[in-house]
Amino acid sequence: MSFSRPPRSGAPGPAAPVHRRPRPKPEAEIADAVIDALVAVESGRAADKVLKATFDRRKWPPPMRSRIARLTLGIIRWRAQLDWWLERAGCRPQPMSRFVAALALIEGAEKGVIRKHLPRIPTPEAHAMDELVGHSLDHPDQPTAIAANLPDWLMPRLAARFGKRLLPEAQALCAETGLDMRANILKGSRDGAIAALAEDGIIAVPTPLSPVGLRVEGRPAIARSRAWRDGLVEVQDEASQLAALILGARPGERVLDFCAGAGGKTLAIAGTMANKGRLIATDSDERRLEQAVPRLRRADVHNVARHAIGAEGDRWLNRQKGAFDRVLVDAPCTGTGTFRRNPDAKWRTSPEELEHLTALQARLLDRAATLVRPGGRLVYATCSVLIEEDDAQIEAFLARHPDFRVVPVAEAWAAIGSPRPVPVDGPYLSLSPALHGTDGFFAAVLERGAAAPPAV
Ligand SMILES: C[S@@+](CC[C@H](N)C(=O)[O-])C[C@H]1O[C@@H](n2cnc3c(N)ncnc32)[C@H](O)[C@@H]1O
Repeated sequence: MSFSRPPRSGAPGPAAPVHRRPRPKPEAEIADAVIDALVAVESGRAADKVLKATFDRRKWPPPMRSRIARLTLGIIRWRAQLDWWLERAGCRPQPMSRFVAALALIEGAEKGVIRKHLPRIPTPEAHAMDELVGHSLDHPDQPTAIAANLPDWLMPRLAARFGKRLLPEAQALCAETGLDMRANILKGSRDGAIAALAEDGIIAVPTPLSPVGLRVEGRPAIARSRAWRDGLVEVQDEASQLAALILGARPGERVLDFCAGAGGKTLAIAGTMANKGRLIATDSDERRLEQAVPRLRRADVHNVARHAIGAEGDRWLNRQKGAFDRVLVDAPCTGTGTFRRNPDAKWRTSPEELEHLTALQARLLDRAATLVRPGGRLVYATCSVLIEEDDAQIEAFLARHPDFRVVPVAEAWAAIGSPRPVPVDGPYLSLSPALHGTDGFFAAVLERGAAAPPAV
């Protein structure tokens, strides 16, 4: 016997029975979401944007959401090793077969678990599953570029930077990582930020090198915490914090953040200036500069003016010659130091892009040099570990600008107020994930010679 509501007056008679398709199991929904996301990333879209769109389309329960993100990013992160295993099993690497390989090799899933995710698994993937279950990602026959999950063309360049440490460094560049934040000293202390985060169940610990850094495990929803909404914290890797702090901007100075983007380092610099003095944030991308506005407001920063500049020339800039005590050039780069956070970027960068970027970096440095007052400082930073974008760029700059000298990082380090001694040996702040637990990062501090006294 069935109980149905009587039809309302004027309504048509009993509705025909609705045959709803049974809702797919959560495992199958995860498989669909991950495979769709991988297809979108393969078509050239950025992984973080693809995942955001996936999560905007549907409110997944948090554990499903985090598994979709981890699997999608994991497959991109360890793609070279997954493909190596698939090819060995005679299966063409593509989103579905990579998904199967990831369940087996990354998650250690048994066949029954894989079949729950893919109830109608096609024959080639089923064969690959049979071959791969019980193995793990690493295998002694894998060439270095495969074991490191990096494109071939990058390997000699990374070898030039890391020498004997190539494999551990390359693997650390591609590993999963937690999340760093910076406490906003304009609004409180680092301890206060840790306590505020704890109210929302987010356990943060101080970072070792940055005096204002916080580190959390995993990827908690920081933007939902009171600490973030009230501007007590900003998401920023420890290495980026150090690059902003080593500029040594002081209250009352005139400071330029030349490639300010959405203002990550501008915010950190404003903190060291205690909101006093003039901090100008410029970028050729007006839209990115615009994204700094809510961040500046949330952080209670009052001393920043924004200025979008033409890609190569700008009349406003031409009037600023020698006008700044300090200039930061956080240059556009390959981002090889941030592959931990943006694993899809490593498959997109190319030797042609590197060539284009090194030329742009040199032009930006030359431009920025004219804006520093005699005796003032210029900090050049990249989130790259490639010598072409880092040390070699500075050496070429010094050859073109003999009026600048390198301030050894050991001397500039005091500006940071770090509880630790300078963590590098050379003249530059050259950080790596394996040695320092930060993103791969480079910063050089340069000082313009004081003007010659007037001839008498
Ligand atoms: C590494 S990002 C900056 C990140 C930013 N400083 C932060 O901490 O969030 C490099 C920036 O350089 C900008 N850029 C690229 N070409 C430029 C140019 N010719 N002049 C000024 N900025 C440029 C890009 O738009 C990008 O925002």
